[in-house]
Amino acid sequence: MSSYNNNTALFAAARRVAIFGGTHGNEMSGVTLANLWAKNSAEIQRKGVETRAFIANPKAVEKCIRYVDTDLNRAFSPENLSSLGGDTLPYEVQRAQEINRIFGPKGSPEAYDVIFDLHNTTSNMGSTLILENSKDSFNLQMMNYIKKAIAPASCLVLLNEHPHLKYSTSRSVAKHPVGLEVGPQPQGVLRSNIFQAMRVILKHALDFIELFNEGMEFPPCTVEVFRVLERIDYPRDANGNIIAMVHPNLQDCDWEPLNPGDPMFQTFDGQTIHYQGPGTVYPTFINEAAYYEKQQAFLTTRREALVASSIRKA
Ligand SMILES: CC(=O)N[C@@H](CC(=O)O)C(=O)O
Ligand SMILES: [Zn+2]
Repeated sequence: MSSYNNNTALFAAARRVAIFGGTHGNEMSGVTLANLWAKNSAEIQRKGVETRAFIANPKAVEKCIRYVDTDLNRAFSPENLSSLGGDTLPYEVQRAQEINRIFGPKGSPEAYDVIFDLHNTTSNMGSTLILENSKDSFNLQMMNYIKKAIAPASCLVLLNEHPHLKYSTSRSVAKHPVGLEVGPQPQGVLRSNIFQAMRVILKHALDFIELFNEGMEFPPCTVEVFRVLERIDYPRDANGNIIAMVHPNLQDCDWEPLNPGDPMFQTFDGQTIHYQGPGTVYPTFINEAAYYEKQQAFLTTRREALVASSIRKA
């Protein structure tokens, strides 16, 4: 990337694109779409782009579980990607190395241009695109394009560039990593509305890449994002056992403002635990099934408007 006219960012054409499904083996919309498109890729091909659909964790897909040994979507750290040990390593670490060889190496000029990583959540989040970098104007412009293309349906953007809460995702191997999280959908279940919402977003995302590669210039824009602030755990006793549930007033209210003093948890004997933070936050991933093991009841976020410079192909 370099500069033009002080403010137009130039990016190389995005010629190599991948769509990952089954980074988590029990998130069925992504698994199903990736399998479908691996068999017949006509729907995901665009002029001037090669798009490859790929099942990221086939062993977990086969068993319909999130992972076999360790969470693949946390496994792309420099330590894991460079660790020796071959087939003595946890399955997902071996798989991360393999994915890094095929689609990376992470951080190198040979890496894929864009990876879309398809996920489903048990939370009532609707369609959510996940970014890891607030400075990537290519991705921000893509978000702006998708939001406009699917209106009046909505699609929110979650920005995870938190110094401690950010994790090393499968998609992070690409130059422009894009997560797509759609819910609510139970683990191991396929819901037609969720499947369809995911499919439509991918269509617009690929259209954007085609237009970009054809030389279209995208003018500066602002994109509303929800920036990850804090992880909130369930209340627990001294032995680490959960002693309260997400409060009924908060359950299913992803992206709605949570104010200091609002109900947050309900104990088993009916007592309310209130949110005590300093100001209004926007909770998301509320009561996500996969996050019980991560000691996370929900994430708090803050609304921000990010500015994307104009972009065009170098
Ligand atoms: C429910 C779920 O798996 N969510 C994803 C979010 C992401 O892709 O960043 C994860 O925790 O890896
Ligand atoms: Zn997932």
